[in-house]
Amino acid sequence: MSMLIPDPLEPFLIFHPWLLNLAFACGARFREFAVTTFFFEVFLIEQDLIQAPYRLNFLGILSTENGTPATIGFFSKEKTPFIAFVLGGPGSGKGTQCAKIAEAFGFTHLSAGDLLRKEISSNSENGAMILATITEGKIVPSGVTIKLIRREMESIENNKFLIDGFPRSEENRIAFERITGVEPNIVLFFDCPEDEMVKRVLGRKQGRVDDNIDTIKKRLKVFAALNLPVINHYTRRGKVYKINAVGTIDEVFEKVRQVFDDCKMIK
Ligand SMILES: Nc1ncnc2c1ncn2[C@@H]1O[C@H](COP(=O)(O)OP(=O)(O)O)[C@@H](O)[C@H]1O
Ligand SMILES: O=c1ccn([C@@H]2O[C@H](COP(=O)(O)OP(=O)(O)O)[C@@H](O)[C@H]2O)c(=O)[nH]1
Repeated sequence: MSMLIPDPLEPFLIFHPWLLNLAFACGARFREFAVTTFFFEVFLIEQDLIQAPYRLNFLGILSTENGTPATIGFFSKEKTPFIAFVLGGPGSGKGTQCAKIAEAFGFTHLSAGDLLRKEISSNSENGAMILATITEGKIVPSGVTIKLIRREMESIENNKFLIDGFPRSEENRIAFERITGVEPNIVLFFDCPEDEMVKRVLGRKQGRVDDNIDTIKKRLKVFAALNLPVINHYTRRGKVYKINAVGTIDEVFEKVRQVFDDCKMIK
């Protein structure tokens, strides 16, 4: 579970941006201090020891020598990949469409849910916590999911990724952007009525612990409360392609295909 930073530290976190900028302005010795605290911050995020409001204060802060904002980023400028986040409620068809996009357009499909389920079956240290979270339809701590996504992205040569089912909350989104230093190029949003999603999930029959009516109801609530704000954020940034997910798999894919055909940024 996340832990709040104790209250006495709050003023420091709020003034941390100022401190870091001051440190950069003061010269090389202070820069070392700034960089060290920056990586300490990455560690805190990865361990899920600080929560979003604190991250917002604690982050968004560093300036590089030429004045551009610095990020923790793990991609070099030449190797920054094309990233499409694929979002939509449970059963809206994200995974099904991602498989088709990957085949047609040469993307690597990373399903956050599949990565988490793999962690459960590999008996990793977080397995029990992930299983309990998924069974309750809740969201796994950002640090855990991002570590898995990052590991896959670093180990795969491709520079075109579909990230399916992530970010599921504003906290997920902010942590991902700060840790990787990149935003998605586009966001696909599969818009599907709730009754259709329920029907599809109940018909999925893959033996998933969360594909039962009680957990589905919880997942739909979590989607509306936490995932829609992410979609709204990227809509404001002009990145969302909203696809009506009703229709046959092929009919939906025709709409998806158009988005990718028209997307000049994909090399
Ligand atoms: N357009 C569609 N029409 C009917 N069933 C679909 C459609 N797209 C996907 N499905 C089925 O619905 C279920 C959920 O789809 P899936 O791709 O796993 O959704 P998600 O990844 O969004 O949870 C699967 O059994 C899938 O075969
Ligand atoms: O970034 C993620 C992706 C998935 N999950 C968990 O994994 C479950 C299944 O997610 P998936 O994307 O596989 O399926 P969907 O609910 O979209 O059908 C979710 O309900 C969450 O509990 C999570 O916590 N973080």
